[in-house]
Amino acid sequence: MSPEDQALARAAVAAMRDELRAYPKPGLVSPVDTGAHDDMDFDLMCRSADSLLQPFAALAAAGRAAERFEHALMPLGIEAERGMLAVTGGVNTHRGAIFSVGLMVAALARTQALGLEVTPIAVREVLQDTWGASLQAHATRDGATSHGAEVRRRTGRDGARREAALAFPSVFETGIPAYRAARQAGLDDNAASIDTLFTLMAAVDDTTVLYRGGLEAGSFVRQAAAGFLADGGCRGNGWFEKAQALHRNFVERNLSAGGCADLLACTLLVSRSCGESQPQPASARSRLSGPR
Ligand SMILES: CC(C)(COP(=O)(O)OP(=O)(O)OC[C@H]1O[C@@H](n2cnc3c(N)ncnc32)[C@H](O)[C@@H]1O)[C@@H](O)C(=O)NCCC(=O)NCCS
Ligand SMILES: Nc1ncnc2c1ncn2[C@@H]1O[C@H](COP(=O)(O)OP(=O)(O)OP(=O)(O)O)[C@@H](O)[C@H]1O
Repeated sequence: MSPEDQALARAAVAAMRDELRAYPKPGLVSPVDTGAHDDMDFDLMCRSADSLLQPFAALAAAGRAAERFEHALMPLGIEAERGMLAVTGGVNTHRGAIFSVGLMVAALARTQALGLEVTPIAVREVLQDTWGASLQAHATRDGATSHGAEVRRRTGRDGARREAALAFPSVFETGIPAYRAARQAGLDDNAASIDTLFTLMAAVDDTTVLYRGGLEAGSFVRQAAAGFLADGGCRGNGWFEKAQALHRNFVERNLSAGGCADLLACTLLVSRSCGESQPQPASARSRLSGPR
């Protein structure tokens, strides 16, 4: 594995750790609490993210060489899942993230290998051109026992595999523009990440929500997120307290949008790899961020 592969793997784990650190995220695990999850906490999720360093480097190498999805990327993803489950004692801390962030790592590596300028448009086109057909086939494969497959049978809604088959519209058309706009408005990294998470939650059919609470929970999450954004999102006065109140509400309802958290990590990884997130001056940080 090349130093470039290792650098991409480090960037991917850093993006996942930044997603984990962001607060307040409705119902999700953070350094402050475990949200609507009783089987995992921040430390376990950090160990889980760190276990992905080597697997992500292997995925970068495979992506760089444009190896095939079924014969290389998917077995590496399954191997990464196995390692993650060994670290967590069988808890699904990062199955969705391994899939979505893993594919971003492969696409970023391939974009570099082709000598293209690394932009969101280029990364998405490379993903589509290199693995689009295989990802479409993966989306229609019968996932017999998975939560996603059960949700599809019960509600007709699709999750991570459909998102990948469409080359991640939620990342490229929703997450990245939202994160870019938030940073340009002067929000610090935490506030911009939370704003982006709410933007994703308002738009995405998240199978972790649908699995726990069905279509009614799906509508509740989307409406709650849209309401927060209509109120100014993280640019509005008192945003931190409002997001915290929603966090408590989600915990009471036992809901959390784990898929949107994965898509936020993908957004952070691609945005930073494309040089889109420069640190803000301290004055802007203290003005726009809520208490941590
Ligand atoms: C993609 C996998 C994880 C899908 O499992 P499943 O059918 O249960 O799909 P499901 O939609 O429920 O998603 C599982 C996870 O994805 C995330 N998720 C949920 N909804 C969404 C969504 N709309 N968009 C993106 N991610 C989502 C959540 O974290 C969830 O826990 C699995 O089928 C798989 O292919 N694993 C092998 C690993 C692999 O191939 N990796 C590719 C190389 S990187
Ligand atoms: N900060 C986070 N907190 C919780 N989940 C997250 C976080 N970041 C990412 N996730 C994603 O959420 C998924 C776990 O969600 P969840 O626990 O709801 O799913 P599950 O284990 O499949 O179902 P359930 O817990 O309802 O039985 C993981 O695959 C992971 O990728």
